[in-house]
Amino acid sequence: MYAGVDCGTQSTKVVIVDTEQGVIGEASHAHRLDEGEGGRREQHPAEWVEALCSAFEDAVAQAKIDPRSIRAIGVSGQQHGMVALDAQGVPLYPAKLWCDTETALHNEALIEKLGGHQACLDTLGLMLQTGYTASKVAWLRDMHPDLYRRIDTLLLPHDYLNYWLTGERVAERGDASGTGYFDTRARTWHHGVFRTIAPDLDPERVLPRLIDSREPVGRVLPEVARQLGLGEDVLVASGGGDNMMAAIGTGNIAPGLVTMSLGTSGTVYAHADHPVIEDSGLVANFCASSDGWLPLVCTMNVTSATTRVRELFGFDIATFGEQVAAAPVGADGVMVLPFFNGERVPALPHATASFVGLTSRNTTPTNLCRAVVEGTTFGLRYGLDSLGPLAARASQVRLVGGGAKSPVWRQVVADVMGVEVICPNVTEAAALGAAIQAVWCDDHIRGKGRTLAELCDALVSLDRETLTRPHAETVPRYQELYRTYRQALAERYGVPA
Ligand SMILES: Nc1ncnc2c1ncn2[C@@H]1O[C@H](COP(=O)(O)OP(=O)(O)O)[C@@H](O)[C@H]1O
Ligand SMILES: O=C(CO)[C@@H](O)[C@H](O)COP(=O)(O)O
Repeated sequence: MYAGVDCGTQSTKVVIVDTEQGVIGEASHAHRLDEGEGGRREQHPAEWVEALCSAFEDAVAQAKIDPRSIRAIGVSGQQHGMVALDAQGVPLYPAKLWCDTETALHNEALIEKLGGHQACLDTLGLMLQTGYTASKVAWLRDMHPDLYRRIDTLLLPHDYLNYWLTGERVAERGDASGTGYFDTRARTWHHGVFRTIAPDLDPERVLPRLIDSREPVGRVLPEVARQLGLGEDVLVASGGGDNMMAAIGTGNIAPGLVTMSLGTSGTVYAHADHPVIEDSGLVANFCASSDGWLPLVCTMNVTSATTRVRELFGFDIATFGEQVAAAPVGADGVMVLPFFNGERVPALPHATASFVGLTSRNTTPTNLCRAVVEGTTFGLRYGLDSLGPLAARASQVRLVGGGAKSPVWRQVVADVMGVEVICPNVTEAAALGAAIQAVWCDDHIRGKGRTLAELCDALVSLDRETLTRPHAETVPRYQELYRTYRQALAERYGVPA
């Protein structure tokens, strides 16, 4: 038995995997998101630990297994969050998350210091975005110099959970590639860039040792094992960023497939066997948590935006879906540019959302619900287009994340992208990917030779019932609406149409 954990923005999920039967237990536990003025988005790492323990207990109960039969655990986590630990391993400040835009000015200053847009691409292989860890470190340096001076180790969310499990402070290349102080071509820390951000911190000490994605972090600590009811010597795999783990959990580990996630964020990515660095800088040249790279586009406003509108009208998820289905394609002329807390792609960290085309006739809850689903999906179409040839070759999109559970949203995605979409049987793809990586790591330690591709073939399957083909009559209508969306972006935010 193996366990996969995914610490997402809204909840932590756990799956229990039997290598013969697949997922036999699944549970999640919510955590709070601290939203403040100026784009602040923070969470306390202690809440992730609490959520992990609760979800783990529930998943084990659902699987009806003795937790002592679990051999290894893999942990996936929301990317980019800054967890700054002191020498005792205590977080000095709440984790500043991927969706925090409070550090936008620090990011702009950092890009300038590094020599501008092209210099960033040349040095790091990606363009620095506000959500990445780099500007968060610069922010702590300027806003809380007393805490900054006490930094002993800088971890990412999944590294922190690995640390809680094992006591080891290490990092894995896929997740580390999203820090902004990592050379994504050479797959290693960029000490020079780190010194630009934090001249008085020694990168050799503060940046954790890098391990490969098939290497273990260590073994679960005895006191943690007792708390979770585990046996002795349970292995902890390297884990990785949630998108890297969902790539594994959707079988996207070789070129030719596209995965799209409708989580708190929206992401769209493909596997590549070489770095993908394009001039606009919209595509993030992240490393995969297998061999290769995972060029990715992330939009910050997906279910975070739909939830905001849903809650405005007091609808539950089912009613919201009914409202979206009841409105016509194009929401009777209402369009939402859903940048409630700024946006990463297009790079508009200071933007606010706009509702466009409202009249006394079309301003209805039904239209507003549909428009926010369409607006967030247009954002992902923009991402898919930015991926270029990698995405253009794909004849199918593998859809994951909470929003993928909605049949009407799946149809909107198929129609807006003009390509068929399908969900995996296990929708918690990042947690499943982490569990698969745990099997891979355990096999490696035991000298068993199963490849990651063999494990994905055995454990990832697609849910044919979710197969959604684009409607021939709706695709051209959405192409037209997407052009209008791009025009609105150009007019309101100055983004090239
Ligand atoms: N059927 C649905 N339709 C629309 N949104 C949904 C549906 N089911 C779940 N969600 C939304 O998905 C989000 C959770 O997605 P998830 O991928 O687990 O997020 P994260 O990993 O960022 O925490 C929540 O905002 C939830 O409201
Ligand atoms: O910042 C990114 C990717 O670069 C986000 O995709 C985060 O990794 C958060 O993921 P979710 O909580 O939305 O799954």
